[in-house]
Amino acid sequence: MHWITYVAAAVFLTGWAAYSFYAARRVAKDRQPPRKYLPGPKNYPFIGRVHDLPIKFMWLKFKEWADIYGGIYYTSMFGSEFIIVSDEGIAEELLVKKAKYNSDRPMMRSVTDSKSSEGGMEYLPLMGKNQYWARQRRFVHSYLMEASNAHYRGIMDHEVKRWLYRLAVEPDSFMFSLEDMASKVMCTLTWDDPTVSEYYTKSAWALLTQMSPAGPITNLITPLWHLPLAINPWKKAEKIRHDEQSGWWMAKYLHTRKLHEAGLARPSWTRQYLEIEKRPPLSGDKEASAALGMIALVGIFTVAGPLNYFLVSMVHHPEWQAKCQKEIDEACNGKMPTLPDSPKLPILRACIKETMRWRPNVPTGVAHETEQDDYWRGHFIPKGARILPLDWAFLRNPVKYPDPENFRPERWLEPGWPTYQSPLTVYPMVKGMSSFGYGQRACLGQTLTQDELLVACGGLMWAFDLKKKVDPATGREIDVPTTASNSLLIIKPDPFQMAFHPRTEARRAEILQNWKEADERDMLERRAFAKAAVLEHPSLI
Ligand code: HEM
Repeated sequence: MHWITYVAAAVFLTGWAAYSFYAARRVAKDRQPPRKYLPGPKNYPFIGRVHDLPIKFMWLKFKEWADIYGGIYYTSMFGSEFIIVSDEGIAEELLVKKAKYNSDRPMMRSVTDSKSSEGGMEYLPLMGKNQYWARQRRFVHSYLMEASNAHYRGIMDHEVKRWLYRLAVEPDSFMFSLEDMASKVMCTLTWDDPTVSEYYTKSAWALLTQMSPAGPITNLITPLWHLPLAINPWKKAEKIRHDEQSGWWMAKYLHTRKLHEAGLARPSWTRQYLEIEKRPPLSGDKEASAALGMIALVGIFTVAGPLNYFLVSMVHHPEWQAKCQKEIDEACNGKMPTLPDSPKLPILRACIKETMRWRPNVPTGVAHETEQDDYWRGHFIPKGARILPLDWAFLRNPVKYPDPENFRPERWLEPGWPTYQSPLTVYPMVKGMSSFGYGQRACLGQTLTQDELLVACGGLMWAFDLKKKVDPATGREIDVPTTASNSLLIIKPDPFQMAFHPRTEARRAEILQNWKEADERDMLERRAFAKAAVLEHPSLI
C-alpha cells in the first residue's frame, strides 16, 4: 500500500475515535439528571454576597445564614466560592472522610506565596497540599511531640512564674504580659531566647493581619493586588513585612548555629535540627529557618486567645473561680499547679474548655480548598471551593450544648449533660475540640495548647482573685465586655481593664519569691552551661 493510504487511514481512524468519544460523552451528559445545588442566599453576578457580608464579626452573619439555610450552604464573593458548614457531622464527612481531596488551602492573596506554590516553603498552616507541606507537617509534629514528652523542659512553669510576678507588680499591662508569656515560651522552645519575645509578637500579629479577610483590602478585592508595584501600596507593604520576617528567621537560625558550633547553644528546636543537619528532613537552611520560625509564631496568638477569654469568663463567674481555687488548694497542697497535677484538676480543665467553647478564638474556622468536583448527598460542590467549618456554629449547637450562650462548665463535669465524659481524671480535655480543625490539616499544637493553658490558668487561679476594676472617680465597677473583639482570623478581646488581687498577702509574697528563685536558677543554669562549654573547648576564651 502507498504511504499516503496509511496516513489517510490513520487520520480517518483518529477522527472517528475522537468523534465517537465526544458523542458518547454528550449522550452520557444528556442522560444525567440536572445538577442539584446547595441552598444559600441569592448570589449576584460577580459580587456574590459581598454587599451584605460584614468584615467585622463575619462569623455572626454566617451563623445567621446557617439558621436559615441549614448545616451546609453555598455563597460566593468576587468569584470565590464558599461552602459554609455549620453541622459537625457534615464537616467530618467532607473534611475527614473525604480528606484525600478536600485538604488544600485557598490562596491568601496578600501573603507572599502563601501556598508555597512558587517554592516559598514559609507558612506551613497556609501551604497548599504540596511536598513542602507534607514534610514540614511531619517535622513539626515530631518536634511538638518530643517537647511535650519532655514536659517542655520546665519552660512553661518558668514563664508562668514570671507572668504571675508581672501581674502582681504591674497588673495594668496584663494584656501585654499575657501575650509576652506565650511568646517567651515559644521563643525559648525554638531558639532558647526569651529576650526576643516582644519583637516576635509584633511580627506574628503582622502576619495574622496580612492573611485575615479583615486585613488588607486586597484579601477581598483581589484584583487590586495586580496593580503595578509603583502604584500598589499593599504589595509594597507586604514585601517589607515578608522580607523582614524571613530575614529575621534566618538571622536567628544562623546565630543559633554559631552558638552551636562554639558549643554554647543550650537545648532548643533549632539546636535539635542543627544536630541532625547532615541528614536533614528539610531542604536546607532557608526551609529550616522558616519552619522553625513558623512553629514559634503560631504558638503566640493562638494560645493567647483562650487565655484572654479565661480572664473574661472568670471575672464574670466568681463562683467558678472559687471552685477552681478550692480544687487547686486541695489537690496541690497550696503549691502552684504543674502539668503532672492535671488529672486532679477537672474543674479547672472544665473552666478552660468551657471558655474555649463559649468564646472560640477561631470562630470562622480555617478554610480547606477542594481539589476536585464532588457531590454531597447529590448536591454539587465545585473544585476550588473553600469549605469553611464554622466553629462558632458548631459550639452553639443547642442539642450538644444546651444553653449554648451561657458559660456552663458543669456541662463537662456532671452526668446528664450531653458532653459529659468520664473518667474525670482524663476528661474534660481540650484536645480534639472542633476548634482545632479537621482531617489532614488538623492543628498540630493541640497538646501544647492544652498543657500551656493548664499551667497558666492554674497559676492564675492559685495566685489571684480576678475582679472587675473599680473606677476611682465614680466608685463604680468598670465593665468587662464579653463580646468586643477584633475580627481577624484568630481573634482576641478588645483591650479591657480588670484587677488582679493576690489571694492573700502570703500568696503575694510567694508569687514574688517563686519568680526570684526561678530567675536566679535560670541564670545559674545558663552560666553553668557556658562554663562547662568553655572547659570543654578552652579555645572559646
Ligand atoms: C487555642 C489554640 C489553637 C487553636 C484554636 C488552633 C486552631 C487551629 C486550626 C483551626 C487549624 C486549621 C485546621 C484545619 O485546617 O482543619 C490549625 C492548624 C495548625 N495549627 Fe493550630 N491552633 C491552636 C494552637 C496552635 C499551637 C499552639 C500551635 C503550635 C505551636 C499550632 C500549630 C498549628 C499548625 C502548624 C497548623 C497547620 C496544620 C496544617 O495546615 O497542616 N496551633 N490550628
